Amino acid sequence: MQADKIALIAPNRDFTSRALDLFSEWGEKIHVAMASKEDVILIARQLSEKGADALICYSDFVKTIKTTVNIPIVSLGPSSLDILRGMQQTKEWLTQNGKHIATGMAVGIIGHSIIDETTIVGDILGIPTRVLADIQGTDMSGILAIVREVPDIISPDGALIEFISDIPCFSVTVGREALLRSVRQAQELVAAGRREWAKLEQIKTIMDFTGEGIVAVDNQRRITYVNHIAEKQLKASKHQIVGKPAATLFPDINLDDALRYAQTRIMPFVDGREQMLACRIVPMIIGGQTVGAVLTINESNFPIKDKAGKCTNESGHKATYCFDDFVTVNETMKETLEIAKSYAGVDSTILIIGETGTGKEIIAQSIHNYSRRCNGPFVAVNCAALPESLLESELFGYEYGAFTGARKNGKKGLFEQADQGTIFLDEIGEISLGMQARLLRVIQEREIMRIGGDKIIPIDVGIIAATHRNLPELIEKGLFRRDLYHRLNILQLHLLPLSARKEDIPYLVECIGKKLSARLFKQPLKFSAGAMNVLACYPWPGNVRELESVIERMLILKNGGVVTSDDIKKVLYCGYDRRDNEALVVPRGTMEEMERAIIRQVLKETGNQDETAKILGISTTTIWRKMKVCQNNKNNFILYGCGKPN
Ligand SMILES: Nc1ncnc2c1ncn2[C@@H]1O[C@H](COP(=O)(O)OP(=O)(O)OP(=O)(O)O)[C@@H](O)[C@H]1O
Repeated sequence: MQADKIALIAPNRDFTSRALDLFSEWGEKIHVAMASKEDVILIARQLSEKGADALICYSDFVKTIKTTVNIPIVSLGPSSLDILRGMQQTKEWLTQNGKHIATGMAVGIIGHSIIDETTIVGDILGIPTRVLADIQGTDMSGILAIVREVPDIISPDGALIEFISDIPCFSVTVGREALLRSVRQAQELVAAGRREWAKLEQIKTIMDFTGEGIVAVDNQRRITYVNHIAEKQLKASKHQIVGKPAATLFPDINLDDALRYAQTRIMPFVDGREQMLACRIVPMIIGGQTVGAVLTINESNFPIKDKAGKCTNESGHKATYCFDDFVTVNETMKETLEIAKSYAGVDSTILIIGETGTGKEIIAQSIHNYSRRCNGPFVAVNCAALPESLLESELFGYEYGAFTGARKNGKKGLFEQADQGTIFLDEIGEISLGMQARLLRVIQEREIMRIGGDKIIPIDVGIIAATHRNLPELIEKGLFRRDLYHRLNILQLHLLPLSARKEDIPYLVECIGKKLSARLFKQPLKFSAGAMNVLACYPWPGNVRELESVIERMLILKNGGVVTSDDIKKVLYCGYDRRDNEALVVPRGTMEEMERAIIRQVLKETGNQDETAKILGISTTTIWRKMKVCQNNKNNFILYGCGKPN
């Protein structure tokens, strides 16, 4: 093993030669350097640069050099035994010289490092003591002035003795025990440092061989470490990266949130090669304090959206949206997003209320991606899209033989598939009272039983429910269970309709326009002030989804250029653009009947549920829901070739 390189900084010649004698007696190879108060910094720096592993330094100098060198420093001062020896010597001198300890006479003490213990030892030996000065920071002439002013006998520490020749002085010097102890202490520190270093090297090697990029930042958001993979991903070397503010390398990543909420989160960012990477941020918490964060960067983990914007991970149960995807400048919605972020930190059930197309699913996915469950599945279930019996088997799964047509090996339900992740129960207001009772039990107990099974299966899932319905009203009508409502409604989020946040429209037009023009390979559009005005005056019953479909149609129709107010009016108020010449005939009736008539007519024209939804700016689920009311007359529905929503 490599020999320890320990150096001692001695305060004077006498101490230097004594230390050298003792070290040679003990067979210790310790370098001794002499330093004064004036040159101690220089000497310490030189010793460190020459490769010293640790310094033993006279206690009065330690404070001065502590910030100068980056190696362990052991403070050396007189031990209690040394003080006892010094005071015993003083007592003997007093006796030999016939000096009786008269009233008012005292042994003066100088030197801050020995004051406390000398006073105690004086008390034990019956020698009155008086503290004359704490010489830290006092220059020599000042000290001598103090010394001369007062006592008969002085017991200063070693550093002073050569300056006071006319007063009896007894030096409390560092004895062999204290010196030996300091050497052992320094050797232990060097050994512990070596062990730490070996461990650190081991960890660094492991980190360099993992498949992920790893970056550590301190709580000032400065980069303190990067591994090899991260160097490659960021196309920069350690030396270029370490010490830099994280924001220069990750401008799109919001470290503040991760550090503020002390939560793990996952965010996408684009690296130097224009490749989408997933960055997982884990806060480092020591003793309850967030001291920094570790960022792991992964090329394969993040779900990639295909051209249609759909998620393409193997199970399909993955959330792609983050809070940054939710476009809004509205103050209330911004507050709602902050509240949603704080909800992501807890495991309680969340209820999102908002009209169709207001972004309930974006928020649900963002909460999942912001929560500790972000690496687990995100399973979205549209409760309105399935008939009750199918919904039950989809949610809870079934065992072999549970019903005719059941798979041989049974089937895992969506709750089981969402284990360790989040289940999003969309359109919760649409489920039957029977299903409500089953759901209530799952939410309360966090366990399920498959249909036809007898085994209780515990599940660890976060539950987010959403509805556009007024649940208290449904409760009054006996259509929704009050107890389920209270279970779901622990944390509530309310999304404003687009008509109540019109200031968002220009931003949404810009963001959605950019996204769609890239996806559809179309020229970006400009909207004239008049067109913007028409958009602002429209009531947007289908909210952002409807706005999206208007922008998409404009992109296809115009393919670049300026969209005028007439273009918008045509799309918004004159029926759907593909069949401009056909008038839309709506029979007079209640609002609901007229809505159904419109849906039927467009379905008839398109023969396609997706296209109908797009034209009308509503979701396929909304079509399903609105038409479900007249399900008794099945012909109404089947006539137009409309199946269940996707
Ligand atoms: N604030 C927003 N910023 C950007 N896009 C949005 C926003 N709100 C909604 N959208 C877009 O509108 C569409 C509908 O959003 P989403 O599915 O989240 O709404 P929803 O409230 O769940 O609708 P529904 O109740 O009909 O299922 C999506 O394509 C989404 O990307």
